[in-house]
Amino acid sequence: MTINVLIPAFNEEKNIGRVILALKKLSLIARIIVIDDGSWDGTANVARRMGVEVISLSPNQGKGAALYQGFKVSNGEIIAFFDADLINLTPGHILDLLLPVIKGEADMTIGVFSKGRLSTDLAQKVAPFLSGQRAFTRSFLENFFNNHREVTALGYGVEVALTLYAEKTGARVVEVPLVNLTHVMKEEKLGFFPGMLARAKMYREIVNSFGNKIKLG
Ligand SMILES: O=c1ccn([C@@H]2O[C@H](COP(=O)(O)OP(=O)(O)O)[C@@H](O)[C@H]2O)c(=O)[nH]1
Ligand SMILES: O=C(O)[C@@H](COP(=O)(O)O)O[C@H]1O[C@H](CO)[C@@H](O)[C@H](O)[C@H]1O
Repeated sequence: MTINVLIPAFNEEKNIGRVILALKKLSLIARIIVIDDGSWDGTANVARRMGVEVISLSPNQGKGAALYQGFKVSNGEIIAFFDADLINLTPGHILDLLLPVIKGEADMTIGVFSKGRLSTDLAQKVAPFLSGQRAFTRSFLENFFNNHREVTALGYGVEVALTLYAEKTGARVVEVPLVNLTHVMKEEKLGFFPGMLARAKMYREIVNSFGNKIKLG
């Protein structure tokens, strides 16, 4: 069973190395594909130096489009998404997320931060459907992108769209707790006010995705 991992990344030079390092420890992952989404920092260089595949998009296209571009070049029977800014990612987390799909028990898994940092745990406890850590059967993801290409314009709305699509199609979804995992928050990456602005943009894209609900299925 071939497994590919997609990492969408926008200006993540300080973070992406940690994530790639954890993924590279698992030989069952055939390909690690970084989608450098128009970064102006050294994200692509860090990824290339670590020996993984890099697709460079220009200009920045948003998370949904980045994941779709990565999916197009992938060939895994199982595809997983990991954000580039995770903190404390271990091979154990990666296996936990993949196992229900490998065992044929899930079409999609959703990784939920647990017992990491209160602020990021809380967000995912309230809204696990936002999580960027996921694994899928290829056929689930193929049907999603092929039948609903419009989701690639939804930016951060892509996870909500995936969750709504799974609901509508009766796909098997398993939530997997990822203990001690957290990520760098927008305000930490960008500073308080730019971080808040980026968060507002993200919420707008998420709300748009809910507005798109009727078309999915
Ligand atoms: O236009 C964008 C915005 C974000 N990302 C990536 O998508 C993931 C999740 O984004 P972010 O960390 O900003 O979201 P948060 O987890 O803070 O909500 C990260 O790997 C980002 O680098 C991307 O590829 N393109
Ligand atoms: O968990 C959440 O509420 C948001 C925001 O996280 P932070 O408040 O920046 O820790 O992050 C997630 O949501 C985005 C939209 O679904 C995803 O693209 C991110 O991968 C995910 O971390």
